[in-house]
Amino acid sequence: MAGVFSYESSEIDWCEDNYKHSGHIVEYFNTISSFFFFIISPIMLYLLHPYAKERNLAIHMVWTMMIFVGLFSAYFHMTLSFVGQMLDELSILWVLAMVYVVWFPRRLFPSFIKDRSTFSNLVLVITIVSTLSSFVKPTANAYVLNCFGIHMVYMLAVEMKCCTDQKALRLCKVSVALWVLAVSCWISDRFGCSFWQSLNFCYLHGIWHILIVIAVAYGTTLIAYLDASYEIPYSLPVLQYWPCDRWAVGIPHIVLKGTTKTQKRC
Ligand SMILES: CCCCCCCC/C=C\CCCCCCCC(=O)N[C@@H](CO)[C@H](O)/C=C/CCCCCCCCCCCCC
Ligand SMILES: [Ca+2]
Ligand SMILES: [Zn+2]
Repeated sequence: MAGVFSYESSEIDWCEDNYKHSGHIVEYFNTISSFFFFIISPIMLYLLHPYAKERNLAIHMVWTMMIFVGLFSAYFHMTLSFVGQMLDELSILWVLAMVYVVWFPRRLFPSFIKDRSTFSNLVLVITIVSTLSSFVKPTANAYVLNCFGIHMVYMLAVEMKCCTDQKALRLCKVSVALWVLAVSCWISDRFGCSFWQSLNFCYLHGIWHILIVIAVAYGTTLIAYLDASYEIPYSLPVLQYWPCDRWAVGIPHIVLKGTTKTQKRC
């Protein structure tokens, strides 16, 4: 039993050299880069708060759970233990489930599902089954998770098909480009390690951590904006960039220009 906690008990070993910078941390840069989740998550909780307050506070679960993804990712790369691997992958699975529960568009529900609470129960059952199945062939988990990621990008493309809002279109292009870049780093680290070792550059998995957290920040803002436009249109959601809306780069967030539902009734 203790074996599953022991260093390097996972079947997975990323390209970065082990114990290069510390005798206690197996993959140093991969561990350090996981801390990006701790920087981005509180910022996203803060930026999404006005929208979450108006729509549903359960939305905050997504970025709260992302803090745990960062924590488990750091633990996994620090130890490369089997327990670390499972915590890392299962925390991602549950965040993905949460994203489906809070943001999956109502009009795209399968015809036999009438409301979001039935949809949430279905997602819960699928997530529990996937959690149990993840122990059957743990090396396959990461590929399955990436397939869920592809499905999310596909759903986003379906949602954006009729969109004419230039700011939303731009945010979509940047998010998808970041995601493609992130996944390319992940695949390249997995399958092209000998090439990167010959260049003495084995940091692609750490770069994936940084790019994917930014892609998810951009992607969740966009999906939240689309959700607000459909579900709480009276709040007049607008996309803006922080710190300056006119700059080409910045952190996107939603500003609600309208009155709240309660104020409207008064
Ligand atoms: C439509 C846009 C909605 C965006 C919602 C995205 C929800 C993402 C939920 C979790 C993503 C966290 C991924 C971080 C992983 C960090 C830990 C890690 O590196 N783990 C690896 C081992 O160290 C493991 O091998 C990785 C497995 C693959 C995870 C795949 C996650 C899919 C992410 C999908 C992101 C979509 C972004 C779309 C932007 C347009
Ligand atoms: Ca390694
Ligand atoms: Zn990782």
